[in-house]
Amino acid sequence: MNRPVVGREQDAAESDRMDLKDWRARALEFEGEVGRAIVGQERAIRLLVIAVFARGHVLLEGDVGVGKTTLLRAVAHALGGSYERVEGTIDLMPSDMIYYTFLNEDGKPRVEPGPVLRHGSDLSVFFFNEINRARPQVHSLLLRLMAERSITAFNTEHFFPHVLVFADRNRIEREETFELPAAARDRFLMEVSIGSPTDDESRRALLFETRFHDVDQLIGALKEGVIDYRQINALAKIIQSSVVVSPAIEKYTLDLWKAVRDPAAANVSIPGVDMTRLVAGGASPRGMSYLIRAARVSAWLAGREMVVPEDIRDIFYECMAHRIFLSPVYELRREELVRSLIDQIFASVPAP
Ligand SMILES: Nc1ncnc2c1ncn2[C@@H]1O[C@H](COP(=O)(O)OP(=O)(O)OP(=O)(O)O)[C@@H](O)[C@H]1O
Repeated sequence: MNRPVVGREQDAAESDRMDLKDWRARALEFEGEVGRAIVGQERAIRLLVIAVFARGHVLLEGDVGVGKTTLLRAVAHALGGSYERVEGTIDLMPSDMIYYTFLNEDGKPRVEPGPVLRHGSDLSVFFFNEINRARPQVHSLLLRLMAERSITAFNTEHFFPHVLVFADRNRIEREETFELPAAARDRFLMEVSIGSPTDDESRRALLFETRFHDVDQLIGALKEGVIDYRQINALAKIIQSSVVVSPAIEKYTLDLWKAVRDPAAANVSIPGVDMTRLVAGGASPRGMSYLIRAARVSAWLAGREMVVPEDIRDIFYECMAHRIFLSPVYELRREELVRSLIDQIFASVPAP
């Protein structure tokens, strides 16, 4: 089979062209390199790799000190682009993301680019920590950055074609927080949970292997630019147009979608739950199309040229859970109920 070829985004030199199989080998090398810095997070790393090649932004969920920053710095390093981290605080203003002012040594006011503008179009990983501590005005700026990969500043439109936004929501200290609006949440491809490793060997390594105690050294030891971040947009398009979704998988996905929107009509039940009231909304068309985008990448990473039901099921929870709205009465049991809902849907919707 003659596979499509991909060159650099701007300079498609013949020598740089590779087919999808070679790209897959590089993607797996990229995954392996990130895995050298992070222990016990194989699934989270795979999901992030899927997001990178699906060009989707990611919400991160997890405690403090579980390696989120290390993981994202490793991703940026292995992609070769720039990394930036911003802390969400209640007094953070949108302008703080764009520029900062100070007096120079001569006492004259100076304006310098802030975290978003500083790296120009090289920005590849933008980590917004505790995003729900920032005000809605900041969320809107982020929404624009995510949706259009551009912002307007100083009367100029700045483009960030390679940027992926990763945002962490602080779920524990909820006071003084602003929940992300649904429109912003829906623009994230997936929400990935990062936990503490549970196996003894990973825990032992984290505590006693000194390389895990110095993040700069840990990241510096990784191979830089295993995959060129400037080539991924073009590659992502080729993956999407090459990996096949059969009519049977199309029907399966549509049936799953129907069941999420109206579980009662699909005969899905959870003991003690009124299925006619459980789901209040969500599961947008954007969300479902992101799911398919991610499933195609998942199939490609597994060495297949077509999507199988497992590709859909494997990433369904991470792609859909953050965009399913429950009735307020069920919201407190959200995690448990959304998991059961998805499990029950898989059990009742026949797979091809
Ligand atoms: N799974 C892990 N693999 C590798 N290193 C880890 C892991 N979990 C924690 N660490 C180590 O713990 C320290 C803290 O990690 P890091 O700063 O990345 O966490 P974080 O989740 O971003 O924390 P915070 O939310 O407080 O910023 C680092 O030295 C890091 O190397």
